[in-house]
Amino acid sequence: MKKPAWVVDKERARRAAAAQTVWLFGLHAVRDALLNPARDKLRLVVTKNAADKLADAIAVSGVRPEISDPRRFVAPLDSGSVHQGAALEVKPLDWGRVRDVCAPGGTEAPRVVLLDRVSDPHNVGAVLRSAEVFGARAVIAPARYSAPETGALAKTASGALERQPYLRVQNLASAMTELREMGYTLLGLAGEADLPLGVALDELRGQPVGLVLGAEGPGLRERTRATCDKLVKIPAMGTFGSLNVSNAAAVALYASVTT
Ligand SMILES: C[S@@+](CC[C@H](N)C(=O)[O-])C[C@H]1O[C@@H](n2cnc3c(N)ncnc32)[C@H](O)[C@@H]1O
Repeated sequence: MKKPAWVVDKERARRAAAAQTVWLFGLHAVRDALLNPARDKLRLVVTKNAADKLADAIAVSGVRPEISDPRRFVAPLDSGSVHQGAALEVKPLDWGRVRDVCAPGGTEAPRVVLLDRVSDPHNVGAVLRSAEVFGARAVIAPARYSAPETGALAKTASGALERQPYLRVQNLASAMTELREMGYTLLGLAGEADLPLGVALDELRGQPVGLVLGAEGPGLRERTRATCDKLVKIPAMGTFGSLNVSNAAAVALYASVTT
């Protein structure tokens, strides 16, 4: 059967987005990408010094490095990037579908982090790093209004971008519904909630949990709040109740794997 035009257009849009390339920079981010067999690597530009430091990873990757004069190095990057003499042009990773990546199974109680329009690449990179450290199945974010895979994000993730599934979905509420159908309880993190995170986690021992965090300024959107099972707070002792979103994610992930 012939596909309707909008399906074809969506597919074309998805293919076009997937064909876009990204410059990763910094020794950690470039090394881990070179070592990732799933990563499409297009161009490696390095100073002699960085090439020496990355020699093992370059050999494993089979990518031919272009040695650059350090003074001309900024050319392929945003001005001001702290590149440490290493830049790698890549295609974004495709981690697959929520249903496949997050399906419960095995012995551990899976954890997933959902970000509601978190747009700062440094925040998303830091969340990916914490998610990797605490063994989360995935970090899920809406494709629009959230940070895409960029060099700045990869640098903050410090290599975690290559290991931690980062799924950008068309619709966050649909992904939340899908997770709930798979048995996840969704805890919305909101500083003004009454229920402490630890109390909620106590009742969910051994069960799949999704931790839903809001954007830097506005927090959780109304629809996202309404799609959560419970709203929970990280109790604050000081006068300043609100944490940076990546710090809130790290605290919540730690609590969720130790409770
Ligand atoms: C910088 S905060 C957003 C502040 C925003 N004005 C608000 O009212 O939510 C970003 C996100 O971090 C999480 N967060 C920060 N502090 C928290 C706390 N004490 N308890 C629970 N979540 C917190 C929430 O998910 C929040 O949406």
